[in-house]
Amino acid sequence: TILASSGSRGLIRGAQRSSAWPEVWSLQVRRGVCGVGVEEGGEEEGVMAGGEEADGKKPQHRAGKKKGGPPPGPQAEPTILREGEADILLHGNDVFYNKAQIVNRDLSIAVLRAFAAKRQEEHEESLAKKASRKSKGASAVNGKENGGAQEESASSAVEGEDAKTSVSGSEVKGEDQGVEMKEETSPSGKAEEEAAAVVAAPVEAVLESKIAKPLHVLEALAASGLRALRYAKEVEQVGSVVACDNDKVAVEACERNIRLNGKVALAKVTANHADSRIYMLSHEKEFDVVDLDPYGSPSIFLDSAVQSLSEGGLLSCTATDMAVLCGNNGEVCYSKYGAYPLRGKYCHEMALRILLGSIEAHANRYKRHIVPVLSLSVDFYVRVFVRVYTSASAIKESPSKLSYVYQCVGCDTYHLQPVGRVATRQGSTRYMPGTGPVISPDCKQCGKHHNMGGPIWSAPIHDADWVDGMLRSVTAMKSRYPAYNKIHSILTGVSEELNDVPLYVSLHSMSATLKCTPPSATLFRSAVVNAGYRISGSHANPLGLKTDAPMEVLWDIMRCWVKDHPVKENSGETPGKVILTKEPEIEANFKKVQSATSKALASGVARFLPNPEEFWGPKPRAGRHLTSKHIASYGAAFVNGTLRAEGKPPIESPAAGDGAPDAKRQKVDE
Ligand SMILES: C[S@@+](CC[C@H](N)C(=O)[O-])C[C@H]1O[C@@H](n2cnc3c(N)ncnc32)[C@H](O)[C@@H]1O
Ligand SMILES: [Zn+2]
Repeated sequence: TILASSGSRGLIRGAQRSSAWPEVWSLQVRRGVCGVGVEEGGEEEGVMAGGEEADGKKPQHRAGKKKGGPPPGPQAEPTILREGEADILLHGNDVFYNKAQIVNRDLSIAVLRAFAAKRQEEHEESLAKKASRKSKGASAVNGKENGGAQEESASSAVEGEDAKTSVSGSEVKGEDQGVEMKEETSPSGKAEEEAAAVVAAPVEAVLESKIAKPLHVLEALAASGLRALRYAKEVEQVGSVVACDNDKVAVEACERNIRLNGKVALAKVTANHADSRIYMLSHEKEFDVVDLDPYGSPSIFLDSAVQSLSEGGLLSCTATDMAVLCGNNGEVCYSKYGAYPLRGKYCHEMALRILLGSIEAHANRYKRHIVPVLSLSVDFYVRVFVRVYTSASAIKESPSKLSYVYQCVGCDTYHLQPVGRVATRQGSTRYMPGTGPVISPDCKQCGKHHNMGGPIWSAPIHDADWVDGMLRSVTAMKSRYPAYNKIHSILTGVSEELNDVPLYVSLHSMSATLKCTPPSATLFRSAVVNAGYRISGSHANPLGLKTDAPMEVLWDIMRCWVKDHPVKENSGETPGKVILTKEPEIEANFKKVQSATSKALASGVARFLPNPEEFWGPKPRAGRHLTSKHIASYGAAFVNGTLRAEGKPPIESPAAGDGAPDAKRQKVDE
């Protein structure tokens, strides 16, 4: 008891201490609210008057209309920013509003809409099942009644007589089946009662029950509540949203934004000041959707998040600590996610798979498991959407969905080593550890040794039906997504990916190893298809190629390419030279085939869009002290803009040129 209470007190104190928004910012918030206020009345009324609730109209941009009180300073001039259908108060160079995250929020809305549609489908299926069970049950009961009468009249003469019992026996069996099914899905018999209620209820009630329950959403790290407001206003199936933050100033800003957004927001969104970990733990299996969008790593929130989701609930999770996930600090990644990253060209997809593996591990502790629906690497972060289910038997399959990765230090050739395996023979299933090692200690291609990374999630990372449905829905609702072009291109890239092939190779990297001019992607892809394998692009990297062809085949294709496009002789035993000394075992056929080309590319649909602005990326944690080193990460324009907003002198760039990346960062970016 002592340990538990002091632990939570520690967290709460930590939460209070971490209310680290600069004083100047919170003053701006207050002044800003006054600035938005209209005519008479306190600041709250002012905001209400600007919102939908007061007059049923859209909020007006009333910045600077305030009467009386100190005039807002040049940076304190508040504006109302609209994103999608939500409005928030914005104060100059706002520390927590990040335009680059519009894509993240738009994608989340698209997934939420798909989730709501799916829940409705599932609800209808379950109603249909219940109804059919009910009617089967009813006919069995009728049968039993009839049979019972027969039995009574036939008395004990029927007993033991196979032919005769078959009549009453089948009726009894029918009843048994009913009982069995009842137990499978509803130990308490509740499902039957519900089905009975549906049959017995008046028409209105039946119709009502055909609509799935509204979604109960938790935005666990809500800041000013923009995302929560968008969920509430833009997804009609959302019934309620709790916008939680441990920063008091953020919660106050969120409360103002709720009022600013009028009726719907007031009815659906609640701002909540708490450490979300404690909040989630005290609301076990309550939320249909939990959204985690932290600064940096979500690792400390995963354990409580997987527990607070209802059955089949949706966890939406961002991680922006890409340097950690992509291998800059392998040990840090291991401590946070329980997996080693590798610095391969596929590092962005590996980051996604490390995060998925980590969520699965947390879920498994509570007899739960994940089913990924969409997993994205976008700009400077990864974002995964997974459903969480409870099943003691399904978690036995978890080890077979995870793999270690062996990667050659000389030529980047990689192989996956499954952690576990599942064997089904004669109808019985066995779960066993993986067998291996799948490779010899030295690389078969270049002779160098391997590094081992992982374990990563090596099962599919998207649900193809969801992705297709989302693409259709997003296209149909184009005008409702401010970042439509970008999210459409991302989903298009995802829709073309080979979903059963983990990670990807880079043609440029393979060519760099051999020191040859790379073949065009179309030629290389054609050679792979002509060799009898599948190949696709990757949404995570414009140069990435996902294929089920073994690495030996890919190197053979490159060997054949070099035969026709010889490289200059170079001295020394480089991995490339060793690879080229071996004769290819297949003869590559570079004849162009149509199926090797991306359909989107062929029809002119964009799969990758450039970023719209310089320094498009994560923002520093609110209240963080900015120094010259941040220029390398965020750019001088952003850093000095923020400092000017805080009335502080700008910092001189440490490197040559504005925002020049440091050597370490450059390596990751490469
Ligand atoms: C990146 S911001 C969230 C941005 C927001 N989701 C959006 O889309 O605009 C992260 C927020 O998490 C909050 N936070 C950090 N640790 C927390 C904790 N343990 N409990 C609740 N909130 C926390 C911070 O105060 C910050 O406001
Ligand atoms: Zn090698």
